[in-house]
Amino acid sequence: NIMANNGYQVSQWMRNEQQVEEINLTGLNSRYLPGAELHHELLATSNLEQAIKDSDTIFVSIPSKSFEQVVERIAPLLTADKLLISTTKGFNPNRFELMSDILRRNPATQQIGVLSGPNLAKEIAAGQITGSVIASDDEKVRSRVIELLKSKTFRVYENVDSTGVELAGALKNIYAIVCGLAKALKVGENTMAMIMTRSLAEMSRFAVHFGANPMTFLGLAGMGDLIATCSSPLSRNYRVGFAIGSGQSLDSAVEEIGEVAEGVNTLRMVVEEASKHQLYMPLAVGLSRLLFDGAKLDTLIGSMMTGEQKWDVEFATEKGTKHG
Ligand SMILES: NC(=O)c1ccc[n+]([C@@H]2O[C@H](COP(=O)([O-])OP(=O)(O)OC[C@H]3O[C@@H](n4cnc5c(N)ncnc54)[C@H](O)[C@@H]3O)[C@@H](O)[C@H]2O)c1
Ligand SMILES: O=P(O)(O)OC[C@H](O)CO
Repeated sequence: NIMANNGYQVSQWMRNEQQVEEINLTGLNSRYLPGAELHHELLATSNLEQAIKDSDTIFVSIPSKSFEQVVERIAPLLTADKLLISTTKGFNPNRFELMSDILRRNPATQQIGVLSGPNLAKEIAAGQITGSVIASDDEKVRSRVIELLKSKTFRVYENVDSTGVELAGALKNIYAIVCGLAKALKVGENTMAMIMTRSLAEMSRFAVHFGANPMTFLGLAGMGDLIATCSSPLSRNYRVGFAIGSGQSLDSAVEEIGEVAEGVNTLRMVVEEASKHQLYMPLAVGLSRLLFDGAKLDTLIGSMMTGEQKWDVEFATEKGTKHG
């Protein structure tokens, strides 16, 4: 919608014919963005071939569990001049890899970027001032995305640390669940601040191990998105945590939200990888025990008080990822 407002011809591919019709006839997407008026140059279509053929820049915004399947469908339609941008914040549930790894497997184009940041969709649609980060090692990709998306209310910053930006966007969903849980338990602000800061340390420790720049975590895609998602009931991940903290089961919380909460799959993948690589992640491991192994709620937040880690910001120093 921002791109259409900027005067670009935009095709939005979707499977549901009724939704295509609704958007094209009324300018509304009542299922996902009720109340937001869409620009008339935004053309919804169920014809994937046409949407790809007509576009020089393709934003892939599909939940992570279907991302690979959709990219396999578009791969034969791609050409070397097309840019591919992921806005998805999660891991492939089939194997430990990021969305940009899936994009890179296409044989036609390696002009790839990742867009991430504190970007709650409903706030963007409502015109709230918002910042985001385009990460790519390709300058052409970064400048094209900035040109397409910059507006009076949407500002795009650049980063070359694609791994860090993408990992930050995926990992923070785990900690949004933890924060939703903590909020439901009515913890104080000291506790919330401690949870969020230790979350940032934990995310960074994991990401630095996989090649990210720790400084990325001080930016919009790191700290920025962590603050937004850990504080807002607009976040589906936060809402999952809040519902569980209020006594609901994981399944009923996810079902009630009816939209993707990426943090649940991300948690499974990350805890498994952290164990393989001996990375110390007490909050993620505690949440995993709570959600998947029936552990008690109070042990999760309490785990911060008994952990072996004693350094404040060890992930960004020469102490590296060593335990305290
Ligand atoms: N909503 C936000 O505020 C927001 C902001 C930034 C990033 N993201 C990320 O974007 C990704 C998608 O989230 P969302 O908010 O759009 O989720 P959503 O649950 O609101 O919507 C998902 C959409 O994808 C469609 N879809 C699912 N599987 C598909 C398939 N195989 N083929 C075609 N379409 C399919 C669904 O029909 C639905 O329209 C997630 O990784 C999320 O973390 C979301
Ligand atoms: O609704 P969530 O929890 O998927 O969060 C949406 C965005 O990632 C916020 O930046």
